[in-house]
Amino acid sequence: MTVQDPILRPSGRRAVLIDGKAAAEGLDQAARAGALELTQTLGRPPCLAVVLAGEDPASQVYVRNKVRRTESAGMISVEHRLPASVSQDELLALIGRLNIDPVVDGILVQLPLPAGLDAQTVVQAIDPAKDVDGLTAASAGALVLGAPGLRPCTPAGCVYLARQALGDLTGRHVVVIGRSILVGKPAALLFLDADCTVSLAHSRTRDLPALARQADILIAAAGRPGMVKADWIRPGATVIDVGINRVARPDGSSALTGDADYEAALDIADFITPVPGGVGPMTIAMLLINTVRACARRAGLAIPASVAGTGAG
Ligand SMILES: Nc1nc(=O)c2c([nH]1)NC[C@@H]1CN(c3ccc(C(=O)N[C@@H](CCC(=O)O)C(=O)O)cc3)C=[N+]21
Ligand SMILES: [Mg+2]
Repeated sequence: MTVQDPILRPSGRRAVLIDGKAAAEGLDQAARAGALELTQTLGRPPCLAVVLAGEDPASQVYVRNKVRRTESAGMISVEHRLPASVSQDELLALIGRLNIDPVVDGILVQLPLPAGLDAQTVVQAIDPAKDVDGLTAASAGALVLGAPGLRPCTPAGCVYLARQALGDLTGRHVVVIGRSILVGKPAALLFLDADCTVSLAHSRTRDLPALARQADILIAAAGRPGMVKADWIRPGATVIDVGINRVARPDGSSALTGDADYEAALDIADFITPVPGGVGPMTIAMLLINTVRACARRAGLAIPASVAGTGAG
């Protein structure tokens, strides 16, 4: 069974898979068109700086994918690799240099940082104009205020996929499970901005299954494999699974799995994002879109039309 195959339910209805990989490829093309336009106007391509401290293997894979996709979208990618032993001051000094480098449009500090480094301090040192992760206080404040700004990539990808499945989201009840700074909290605000009614749930929420069952759109972003069971899902709901959990298989290999019990959900939900191939690829697509937006804004140019409507704020 491939992720593209529609799956027949016992009832005969089909649970439709939301193809995040295809959506991300479309966004990558939009970013590419925007990057080309800016390159012609500015005489240089948009540029993303990625900072990777330490040797975490998963982070290295993600960063490699970011670099590859940035370059294939016609943008420049500069990778800064630092040893896990790098000091906070050295890291802050690098951010300072990237902040004042006129040809750097976006700065991404890969998280988590090695032990001993304070992620909040480092992230908050990024110039908000270059904050393509949307994690600085200025970006978060703009999101709360509904002001223009760079929006966090994973939540922006969730809204994009929900729109792709359902069209207009006005009035839908979105239940977000997970209140992280990176995903849950900004996702709640972005869906609110899309005129949804939002419940922001977490590990201390009372009767979480009952609340989840009220969702038209269920965002599973707790980082717990298989947490969202069949009886948490309202028949006909849309499930957006943000979980990317690497779990051991009996044979010793590992598999990626989401926060939802995917097989069970297929028989209940109307739409669901697979893992892999759902939200994950959208995160990188939105990073490219944000890099184009940041480049245009910094240069005082209009956001290229190709990326203006992509819902990234
Ligand atoms: N400053 C910062 N910003 C981030 O956005 C950020 C970060 N740090 N640290 C780590 C997390 C994780 N993350 C992912 C991006 C793409 C996939 C992705 O493309 N996943 C593929 C599968 C990849 C695989 O096979 O491992 C998929 O779901 O289909 C996953 C995870 C971004 N993160
Ligand atoms: Mg918790």
